[in-house]
Amino acid sequence: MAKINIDADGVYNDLYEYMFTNFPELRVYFKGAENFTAADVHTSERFRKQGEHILLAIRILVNVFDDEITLKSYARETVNRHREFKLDPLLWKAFFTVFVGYLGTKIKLDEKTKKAWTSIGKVFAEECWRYLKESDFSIS
Ligand code: HEM
Repeated sequence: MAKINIDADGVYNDLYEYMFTNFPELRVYFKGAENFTAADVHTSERFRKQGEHILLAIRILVNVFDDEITLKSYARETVNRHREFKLDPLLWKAFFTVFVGYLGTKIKLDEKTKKAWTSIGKVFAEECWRYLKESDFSIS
């Protein structure tokens, strides 16, 4: 697998600044921040912490990618942690489009690296969907 660099030079708000600017429809899931602009995110302690949480989660995904049992287990854990937010299940895959878009603003991504991200997103999302079905949560 291509080496994946996801270091974001210690600034953690900017993933959500990118997300809220380019995919504003996703703000609906972030209670109290439904109308946040990138400028609001920039000065937000909540999104600094949340940025750190999610970048750590993604680093874990990358690092366990070759360990299928752990990767799938982590996908299920992520689904469980998001249950209360009632995410559209398609977002489990779409997230990686958001993330690769963000990453492209930080580092130059070659085709091999983009493909590697697509593979991670596919395995991750397919396990999320399988688990959602198995645990009888709605998936359309
Ligand atoms: C577009 C897809 C996603 C949406 C809309 C979403 C939404 C959310 C929301 C609303 C929260 C609560 C934070 C807050 O309101 O301040 C949250 C927390 C979190 N999300 Fe996501 N999420 C998405 C994808 C992911 C993915 C793919 C991962 C992991 C790889 C992830 C990892 C986390 C983590 C680690 C937290 C911190 C809370 C916890 O660990 O339980 N999220 N997410």
